[in-house]
Amino acid sequence: MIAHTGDSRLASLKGGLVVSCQAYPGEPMRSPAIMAAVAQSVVAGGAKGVRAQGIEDLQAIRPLVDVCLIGLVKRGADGVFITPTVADALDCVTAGADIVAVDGTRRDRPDGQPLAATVAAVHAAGALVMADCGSLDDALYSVAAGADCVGSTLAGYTGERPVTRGPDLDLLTELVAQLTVPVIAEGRIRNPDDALACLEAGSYAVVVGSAITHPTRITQTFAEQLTHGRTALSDEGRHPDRDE
Ligand SMILES: CC(=O)N[C@H](C=O)[C@@H](O)[C@H](O)[C@H](O)COP(=O)(O)O
Repeated sequence: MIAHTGDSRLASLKGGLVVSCQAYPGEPMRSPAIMAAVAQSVVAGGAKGVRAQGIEDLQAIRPLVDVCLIGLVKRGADGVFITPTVADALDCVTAGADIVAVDGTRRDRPDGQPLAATVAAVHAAGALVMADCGSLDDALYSVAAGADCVGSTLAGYTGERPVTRGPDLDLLTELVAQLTVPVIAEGRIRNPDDALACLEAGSYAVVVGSAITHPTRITQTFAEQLTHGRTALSDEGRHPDRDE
């Protein structure tokens, strides 16, 4: 399985910020038109890439931004839920994703296919694969399956790594040391200092979600600090999709 690490779409992300534009089920901003406006806004602010969830959101965003689009489909919030099947991955390509983000863990997938089958299908359709991993072993498995880059997206969410306050810099350092494909930092990056620390740890690019595009979460950090003072653990290991 050959990874396409020299691809210009991946190269366009090097050293840059990717912004994840997602609203969760039942939230007021859960609308393709709203997510498309958010995506345009983050590109205007300097994002080199946009990460988005859902076929309708991808279809709405694709014509409006000319940066690299990382697409995914979420099915639930437990087990293998990030682009879990080959069919989901191909739908993301059809909707305009340059890179498809898929679950890169060693867990069984709902369609019974190995990760390599998804990678092969996405490559055949002309797109790249970002494997969302929860550990070094996941990342090694994903690279062997042909993933073009790996993300620390699931670190802290699969039981293999602690839920760090801020990004899992130890894992990022380990991934950078062990892998030859680009390592993309993602998960619990709270501010520009965190983002820079990820690049300094050797990450190829940095994906930030909630801290930029989730107003409820951002507001909570302000409100909790005002209520409880500076010692409040307002942003420790929480995720808007499962911890509200
Ligand atoms: C674990 C999971 O479901 N992560 C999802 C992956 O697409 C998103 O809900 C996150 O917002 C994204 O990874 C960015 O992370 P953060 O919002 O912490 O900056």
